[in-house]
Amino acid sequence: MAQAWPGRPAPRSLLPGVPPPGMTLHRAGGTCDLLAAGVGPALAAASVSAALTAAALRGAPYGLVVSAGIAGGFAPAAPVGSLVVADEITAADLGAETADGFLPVTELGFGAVTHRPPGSLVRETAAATGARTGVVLTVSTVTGTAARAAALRARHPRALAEAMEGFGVAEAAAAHGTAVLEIRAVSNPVGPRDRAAWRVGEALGALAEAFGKLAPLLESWKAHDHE
Ligand SMILES: O=C(O)c1cccc(C(=O)CC[C@H]2O[C@@H](n3cnc4c(=O)[nH]cnc43)[C@H](O)[C@@H]2O)c1
Repeated sequence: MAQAWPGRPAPRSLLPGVPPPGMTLHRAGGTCDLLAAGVGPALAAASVSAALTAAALRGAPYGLVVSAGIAGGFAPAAPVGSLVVADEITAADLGAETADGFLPVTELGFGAVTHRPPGSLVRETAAATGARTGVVLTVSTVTGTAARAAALRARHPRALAEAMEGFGVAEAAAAHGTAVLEIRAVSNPVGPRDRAAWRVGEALGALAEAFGKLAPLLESWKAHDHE
């Protein structure tokens, strides 16, 4: 769901007496919990699904899941240090490669490749934080060449950023009938691999500042009040 931050409170188990399955859940204050969900769509989906199931069994289901972290930004739309909120969370590499190009799983007759967060929540998040709004791609392999970056943008012209968890989180949330939001701070450009260009500290700072502004909105948000 989100990355952990310094000074966090002690982890707690999902159900009394049941150790968390390879992840940590923290009470983040108010009515929010923070789950360090791991890297990649599969682990993120497993972690979020476990947390949602445990909450439902406790009789206290979550009303909203927020996937948050750092991301690569497509230039020039999402520069390093900027914030992005997803109006679409799209799996960019879930499908089949063919001689005629990439086919998403939906064209093979399976599942989904996109989830759409509630529009009003996306708009309010963007207004509160100054985040840019657009498609956030989920990839299992970090883009490392200009050619791959260009191919992704050609297939997803509204893509602002790529990260590795959003679609997994959204699939888990959808399976539980829970709304999802994805917010990312850009730590590096999408393109040729250049570790020296990463600005992880700056991005995490921007994310922390955004959550300071978002807390009242997220705590008061109720799915049934909105679309
Ligand atoms: O080794 C590399 O070249 C490399 C480049 C970018 C990111 C990584 C990571 O291992 C980061 C994983 C972590 O951060 C998110 N993230 C941040 N930037 C990107 C990106 O450009 N593409 C995909 N994911 C990114 C991701 O959601 C993970 O949580 C390594």
